[in-house]
Amino acid sequence: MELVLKLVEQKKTFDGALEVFDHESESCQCTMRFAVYTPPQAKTAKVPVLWYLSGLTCNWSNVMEKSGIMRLAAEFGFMVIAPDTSPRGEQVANDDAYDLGQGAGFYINATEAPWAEHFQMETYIMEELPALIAKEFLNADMDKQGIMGHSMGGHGALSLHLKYPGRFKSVSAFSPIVAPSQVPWGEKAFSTYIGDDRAAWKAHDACALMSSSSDVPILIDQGTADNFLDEQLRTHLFAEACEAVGQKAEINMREGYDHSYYFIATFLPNHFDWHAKALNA
Ligand SMILES: N[C@@H](CCC(=O)N[C@@H](CS)C(=O)NCC(=O)O)C(=O)O
Repeated sequence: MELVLKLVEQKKTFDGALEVFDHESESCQCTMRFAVYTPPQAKTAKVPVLWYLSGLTCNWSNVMEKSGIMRLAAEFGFMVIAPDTSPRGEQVANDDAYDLGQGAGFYINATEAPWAEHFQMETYIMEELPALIAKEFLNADMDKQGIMGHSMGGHGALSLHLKYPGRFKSVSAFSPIVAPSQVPWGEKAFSTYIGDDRAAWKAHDACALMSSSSDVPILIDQGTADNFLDEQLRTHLFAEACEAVGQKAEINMREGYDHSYYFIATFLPNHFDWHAKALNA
């Protein structure tokens, strides 16, 4: 039998299992690594699936090691999937800057050379990896998927939810980039990966994608002491976009909190409550 997933790490924790896998990705044309936390409830029943998309410079490990997410996942009975933030490897295009190339895939499909060959993160996250999870984790309830993310991963969670209505039953974000076409991180990534046509950028911009309201409410937590708030994140633009179309959203500005995992760890329990309302309904 062909071995699709190569187990690279396995730990029992909170009576469930953290497993890290490598696999050969067809969409990204390289080896991709991701982590799955399987909660104890999955031993006897199907469990909801919560996707966590990480921010710039991260891989699967940041959220698993720093946020306390596995304790919550065990308590709520959610399977958590933590994909990487980009393709990686010596043969994969890269840039010296932390906000471009490996570790900075922005959850879109690149069309420009030399990026397009491997940087196909939208297809990877929305098609390839879910199909793999459904096939290899029979206790994953793919009819009950939620998505959350941080910073660049918050952009991923919000924009993918809006691009694929109905896929995710619940959505939330920490410190998301809400309007990538209007801020330096997004302008740099989009011009590099998909070219200079700003009109095309809107298809990947949560604020621009917010053209009508959906019945899936959106939760955002944002620290007021986040160094990136004014220049890169600009949370108020998302509040305005929701307001304009009557989209239900809870946007919490958290006094004194910064961009770090100390902030995420503080409010992650609220996000689990939020997802549980929809995923356990
Ligand atoms: N100062 C950081 C900027 C990148 C950054 O803040 N990354 C955030 C996501 S946008 C993060 O979660 N970093 C990893 C961590 O805190 O564990 C660097 O240059 O590496």
